[in-house]
Amino acid sequence: MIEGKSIYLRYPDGTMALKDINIDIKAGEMVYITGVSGSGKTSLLKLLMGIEFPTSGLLKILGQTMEKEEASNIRRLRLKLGPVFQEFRLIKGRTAIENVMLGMRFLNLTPSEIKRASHDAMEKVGLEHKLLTPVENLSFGESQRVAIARAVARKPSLILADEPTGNLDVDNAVNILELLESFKDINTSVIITTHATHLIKNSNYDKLIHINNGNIYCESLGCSI
Ligand SMILES: Nc1ncnc2c1ncn2[C@@H]1O[C@H](COP(=O)(O)OP(=O)(O)OP(=O)(O)O)[C@@H](O)[C@H]1O
Repeated sequence: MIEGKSIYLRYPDGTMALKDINIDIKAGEMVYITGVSGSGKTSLLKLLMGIEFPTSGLLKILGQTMEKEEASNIRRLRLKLGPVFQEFRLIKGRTAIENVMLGMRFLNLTPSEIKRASHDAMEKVGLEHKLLTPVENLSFGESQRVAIARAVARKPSLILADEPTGNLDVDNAVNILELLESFKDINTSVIITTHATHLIKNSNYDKLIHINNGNIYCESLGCSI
């Protein structure tokens, strides 16, 4: 599903955010990317979302080479991705269910299919009682769940969540991680970044990628976290 060889990412100001990254993530894997603040977790996720491109090296997602020249193909690939952004990116002035439905507007689905899938996703995240609530009236944790519903309603091949536990108390954070983990199946991989390694000690992940200063320095089940 994801194949990365010797990837470097340098931002325009010269910051070398990722160095010699090698990754191999298979369909259906549950993967955590950990590391302290500033280590490069979001940068790696941005590469996987097609928001940034490797400065050098090779990255392929579902067979698609991730490079600037492939922009139109990458736009099509994005329809198969379910991103959950750190800052949620919900549209204010719209209800929770409208936000989920808007996330599906570029998929080739009928309005009633979109409605059905959005309802199902809101039910899965436990928010069927907040469908018509404007998103600005939701709590932080509820907003987080709507952002997850929007990502999973699309039935993506890859769910990518950036620090989904940020600012949540421990109980809610563990609930969110368990919720995200529950979407893993044979066709869907789930990749989550977090600096809160204490929250994932009991998690059932397949891979743990630990980043330090832009380098992967530990990748496996045996990683000590
Ligand atoms: N757009 C940018 N331009 C220049 N440097 C950047 C940019 N975005 C991130 N960086 C730098 O790249 C490095 C990695 O940042 P990144 O956001 O990937 O870290 P992170 O591990 O996700 O951190 P956090 O846990 O705080 O979100 C940091 O030194 C950061 O300052």
